[in-house]
Order: sequence, then structure tokens, then C-alpha cells
Amino acid sequence: MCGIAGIHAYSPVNQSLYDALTVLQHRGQDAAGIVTEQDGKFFLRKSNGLVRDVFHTRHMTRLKGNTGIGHVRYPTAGSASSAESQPFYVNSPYGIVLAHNGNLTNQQQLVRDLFKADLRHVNTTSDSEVLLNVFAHELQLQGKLQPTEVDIFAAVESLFKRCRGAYAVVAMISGYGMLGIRDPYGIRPLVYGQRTDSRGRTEYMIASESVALDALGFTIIRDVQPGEVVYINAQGELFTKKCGPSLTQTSCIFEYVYFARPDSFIDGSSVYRARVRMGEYLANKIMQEHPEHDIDVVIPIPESSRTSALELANHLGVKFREGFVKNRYIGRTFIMPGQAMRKKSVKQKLNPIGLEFKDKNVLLVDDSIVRGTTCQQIIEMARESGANKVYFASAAPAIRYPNVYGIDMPAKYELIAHDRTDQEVGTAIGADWLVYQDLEDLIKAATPSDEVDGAREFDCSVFNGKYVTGDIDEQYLAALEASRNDSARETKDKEDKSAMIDLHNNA
Ligand SMILES: O=P(O)(O)OC[C@H]1O[C@H](OP(=O)(O)OP(=O)(O)O)[C@H](O)[C@@H]1O
Ligand SMILES: NC(=O)CC[C@H](N)C(=O)O
Ligand SMILES: [Mg+2]
Repeated sequence: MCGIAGIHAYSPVNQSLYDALTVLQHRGQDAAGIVTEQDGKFFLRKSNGLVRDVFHTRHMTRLKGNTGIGHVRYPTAGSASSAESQPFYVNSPYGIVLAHNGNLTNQQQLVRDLFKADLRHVNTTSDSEVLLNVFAHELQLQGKLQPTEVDIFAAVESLFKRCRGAYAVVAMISGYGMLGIRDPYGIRPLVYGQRTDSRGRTEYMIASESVALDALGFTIIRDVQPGEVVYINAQGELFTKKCGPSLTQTSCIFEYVYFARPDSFIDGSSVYRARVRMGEYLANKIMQEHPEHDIDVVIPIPESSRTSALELANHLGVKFREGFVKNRYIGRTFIMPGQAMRKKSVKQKLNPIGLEFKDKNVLLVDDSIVRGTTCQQIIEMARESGANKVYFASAAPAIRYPNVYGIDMPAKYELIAHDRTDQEVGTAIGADWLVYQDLEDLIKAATPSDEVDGAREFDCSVFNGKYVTGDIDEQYLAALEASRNDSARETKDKEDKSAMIDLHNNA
């Protein structure tokens, strides 16, 4: 799940983009990048690492210009080589840079077509570079010396016909402005807003999450609609057009469970409200399944489960206590590359407060169980701290299927719930009992307050194996599993790093 941002302003945007990426850091910790534009020249800085490590003063001062885009990366395709950090650049037509959140599901086909039919060169194994080249090719086909919004919309219309999967995009065309694109299903989030500068001029921002707009003083206009393009030309005029087919919106429900920050709104639905309701529904289910429960205390597993766990405790009428202290300098473990690193990080990140466990029956609450890395170690810690019984509740249903839309869960056998019943998962993680949220309840929880509960559709593929784009079959999933499972990826990352694919101009 990457984070993207673009700003069109009347004063330098380097610091604002840096701040936006910091606010979006929870969406990607592996690499970061910013491109700005001034007088027809792009200035790029991108590399592996957190935002604070990638940009030093010397880089910031070189990022000149009043328009720019940025990216924080959590790889789901290609490798972890710094050459695959984003934004990507292509020189023709005009000079275009692009940053992408999501994952293309027909990358191989597109690469073949780009090479054989469009005569284009793709230098990395990133799907985002492919996406950029498809856009560039389609824009070139419009054949305009000076493209207008009409040409840009036409190019994206063709891109929608060619590119499958999930893609929320920000891009910049040298001399012609900035645009945001959301795929026809609206799988990944994208929102835009405006603010007024001291001289009364309107500035625009496009970003993955509304928190980035809040932090920079932009007022939200609305979410970019599925299949819509938002274009701000070099003169600062805004144009929007729905260029994709009319499909039912199916945005990713896992954004509400884990990825997004609770203070964000996605498609009119508050992530915080969704998590509160997840806690309420989960409490109801626990009361149904264990009416005579003997829970003494509810303890959240920081960070993401806290909102749900507090509400769950309120509804159960049981004490809520912070039983784990989180090391604030360790990032999110689930989005780290490689199981060894994830495993090590749980212990570095979370430490129990013995007092809250000793001789108590504790209910541990997490937002989700994916590989089981976190809950297994946490349950062990709870027992070592003297807990009597350790129960576990997951605010999301069991994750049994791979994700193909921008969450790095490529191999079903790496998922602890794959091929296991709920009860078997409980045993595998070492809990006395385990309760999972029901999918219908999760859907209800994520439905915006002004809509009928449960009427909104979402991509729930990790829970039900139904892939909304309709192009995913067993063969695709088998190839994905073979190429991106933990050990295959580790080998590829090592190879790419030593091969030094490195074609980008570092500011
Ligand atoms: O079953 P697993 O494979 O361990 O994955 C699930 C865990 O990973 C995430 O936490 P993470 O540390 O990434 O982020 P957080 O601090 O936002 O909770 C999530 O919140 C669960 O705790
Ligand atoms: N998580 C994402 O959105 C990843 C974007 C892109 N597929 C990459 O791997 O860089
Ligand atoms: Mg967590």
C-alpha cells in the first residue's frame, strides 16, 4: 500500500510534499521520492528508506518549483531496488513523471505490448514504470504539440482499456500540469482538495488519504471517483472527467481495517467510525459465542487495533487496559519485507506491562491476523507475564486468500488462516479461544453513515477470494505465489541490488 501526493501551488512545494509524505508514511516504509518542476525541468530525489532518511537539506534545496508529486513505497511488484522507488520518469512525450499506489494484474501482457507494439523500453521490473509508459504512449498517440485536458482525458480513457488491477495515480506533465487518476473500480483511495494562498489564488492537492490534506491546510473537495481523472493545468485551472466505464465502486475494505490512518475519511466513510463499529460488532459476537465469558481485562495490540479494542471493551463492560508499550521508533511490522525482519520487530516494538497480565484472564484484540507473526509472539509474551487465560479477538475476519491489488500477501500458504478453520487458527496461535469478526459486520462497519448499512460494495478478496476485476484465476495466483513468496522475493531483491539497475537522476 503506497502513499501518493501531488501539489499545484504558487510557492515552492518541496517542504509541503515532504510533510505530506511524512503524514502518509504508514502506507509505505521502504522508499520515498519527490519530483518537482520548474521552467520545464524536473528535479527528482528518490531512494530507499523512510522520508526523514531519504531527504536531506541538500536534496530539499534542489527540489525547486511550485508543482510536484511524491511517493512512499511498500513494494508489491518488481523488487526492492532503489531504482524501483518512485516517482518514475519518461522523457517522451513532453516529459512525464508518475507515482502509483496499487498493483497491475496484467503487467506481463502490458510489458510485451509495450515492447512489441509500442516500441517502448521499460528498464525495471516495476508495474508502475509500465503504467507510466502506457500513459505516455497513449498521450503520444493524441499527436498534439500542446496537449489540452481533452487529450489527457482521451489518453487516460485508453489507459483504462489497457491496464487491469488497482491504480491510484498522481502524475505531472512537464509544462502542462498535474493529474490524478483512480482505476475504474476505485480500489485504492484518492482524494483532492484546495486552499487559497495569501493572494487569493487557489492551490490544489491530490493524495491517498484525507489526513495529508488536513495536515497541509487544504480543504477536501471530494474523493476522486472510480474511473475519474482530475487535471490541473499549468495555469491552475481544474478539470475533472469520468473517463472509465461505469462500474460498481468496490474500494478495498482492508484500508478501513489496517492501512489507513483512523483520522482519514475514505469515500465518505470515516476510518475511525468504521473501527469503532468493528469493536461494537465484535463485542456482540463474543457475547453470542461466549455468553459466560470470564474476561478480566481487554488489552489492545498497538497500534492499529486500539480504536476497536476500546469500543469492544465498553460493549462487553470489561476493563480496558494498555498492556503493551510500543516503541515509537519501530515502524509497522506487517509491511516490512521478509519474515525474519517482521518476527524480530514484534519483540523490539511491543513490550508487556507484567502487572496487567499476572493471574488475569486477558482478551487480546488485534485489527487483523495475517501471517500470525504478531499474535503468536504476543500471546507468548502474555503467558510469560503470568496471564491465566489468553483469549484473542480479531476485528477483521480470517484472511485466507492472497491479495493482488497492492497489499503484499502473494502466497496463500504464508497466511496462517489458509486451510485452517477458525478454531484451528486459535490453536495454532496458542490462544484459549479465538473470535473473528464476521464479514457482513465488517462491511456494515465500513459503510458511510449516510448510506444503508451493508449496501456499499467493497473489494473483500482477502476474506472471500472474490477478485472484483474478474481477471484473476488459479494460474495467475500460482504464478504470483511462485514469484513473490518471501524466499523468492529475497533472492530477487539481492540480485537486483547487486545488478544496480539505476537509471534515475538523484537531486
Ligand atoms: O499477523 P501478522 O502477519 O503479524 O499481521 C497482522 C499484524 O500486523 C499489523 O501490525 P503492524 O505492526 O504492521 O502495524 P500497527 O502498528 O499499525 O498495528 C496489524 O495491525 C496486526 O497487528
Ligand atoms: N503498495 C503499492 O501500492 C505498490 C505500488 C507498486 N506496485 C510498487 O510495487 O511499487
Ligand atoms: Mg498491528
